[in-house]
Amino acid sequence: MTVPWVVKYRPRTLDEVENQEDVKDELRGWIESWLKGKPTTNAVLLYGPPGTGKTTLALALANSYGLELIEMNASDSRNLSSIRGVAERASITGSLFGEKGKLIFLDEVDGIQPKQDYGAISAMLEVLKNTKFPVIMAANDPWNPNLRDLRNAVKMIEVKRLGKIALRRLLKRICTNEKVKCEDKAIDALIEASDGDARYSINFLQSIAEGYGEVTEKLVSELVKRKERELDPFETIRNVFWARFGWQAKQAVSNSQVEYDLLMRWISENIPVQYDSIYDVWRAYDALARASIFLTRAKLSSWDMLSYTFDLMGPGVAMAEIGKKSQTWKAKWKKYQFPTLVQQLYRSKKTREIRDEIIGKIGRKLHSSSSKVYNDVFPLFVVIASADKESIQKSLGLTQEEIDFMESIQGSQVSEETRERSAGTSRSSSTRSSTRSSRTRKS
Ligand SMILES: Nc1ncnc2c1ncn2[C@@H]1O[C@H](COP(=O)(O)OP(=O)(O)OP(=O)(O)O)[C@@H](O)[C@H]1O
Repeated sequence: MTVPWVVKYRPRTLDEVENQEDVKDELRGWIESWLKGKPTTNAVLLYGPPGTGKTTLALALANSYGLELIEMNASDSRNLSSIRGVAERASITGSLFGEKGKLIFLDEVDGIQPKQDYGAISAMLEVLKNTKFPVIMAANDPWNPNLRDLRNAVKMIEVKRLGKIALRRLLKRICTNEKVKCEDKAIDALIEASDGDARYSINFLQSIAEGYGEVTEKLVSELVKRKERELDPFETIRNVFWARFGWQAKQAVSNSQVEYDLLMRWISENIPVQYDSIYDVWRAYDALARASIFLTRAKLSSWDMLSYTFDLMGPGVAMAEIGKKSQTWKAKWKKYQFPTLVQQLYRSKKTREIRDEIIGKIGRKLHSSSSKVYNDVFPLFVVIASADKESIQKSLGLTQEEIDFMESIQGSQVSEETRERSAGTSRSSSTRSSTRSSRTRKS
């Protein structure tokens, strides 16, 4: 069986890795800080499009520094014990194979589904906190709100698409080694189609070379399908806001790797960042609110409606800027923001969980609904609990965490929570309708 060229020509050391000079420098600095016993950070997260060398960089880093790579695909073995097991295995094998240093590699961390893979993210955070070895992780899309704690616990390093010069060098080297006749224009066409993905271009090179004995421009243009490119959230919203024509904005939202509901939040957050005129902002939110209505309809009744959602959240938002009609219009560069609503809700998730647990306990004693307890009883309990702590704690059977929570909140903080709650429902019309739609779906 022939060895796949992506494996045969995978760089073994950092020096052999094409491009990615900044990434290599960052990795060298980080691993050397570990070797000196003063790690700058326990873990790094390499993120970027597929086939750009994240896995290769982890392997090359281990080889270049003589480290043993303890590898695991985070989205395969999705549970707490197997993730913990990696760290444990790393320390156990130390005694079996001597003093060789180790590098723990967790691939595809964005494949973890917090609901199904319960506890996986907290297990990873635990590993990151207590690890005795450097941890390197890889992901294509690290912007999922569920990965927020993980992002905060690591150093994020972006791995960009490979440049044309580097890809050309790589493909030509393979052709020379394999003694395959390869037209220069064929290589250019392969590079064009692969959009910076080395794996894609090498695999196609091999399949044409093995199937036809040579690689010509004609064969490439006949056989290679242009790679469907998925856009990350920042690229998606930039392409929407910078679109001059409706079809460009529609393409951006259709090819986005971000899930529809979340993409609406990204757009919603960044409309006032991009547009200066209040009228443009108003028109854009109007389009987004309508997109949200169609998305709910699509999910509840017919997926055909999804096309209208794309029309409204892509072209609808993009064409809200009246200035685009002018010949002299130029796209304005803006620093886009991560959706704050998602951040806020995530940050207050734990607090809300504890509060709801206490409310549930009070509700069971009083035979009242959670909303009644939340609105009418809970604020009083906070006040009473500070006066008659022990008996209330005893009668409700509060845990230590809940006792700490009750002690930590005073009247002012309760109202702050209430404000936060109402902030979650009084944002833009679009967000309001998308929150409403998700509630409708749940029910
Ligand atoms: N910078 C590079 N220099 C040389 N070869 C590369 C480079 N990047 C990728 N390759 C080639 O492409 C193949 C695939 O790369 P790799 O598996 O590292 O990509 P990845 O970014 O981890 O992809 P994914 O996100 O899909 O896991 C490698 O086996 C190697 O042959």
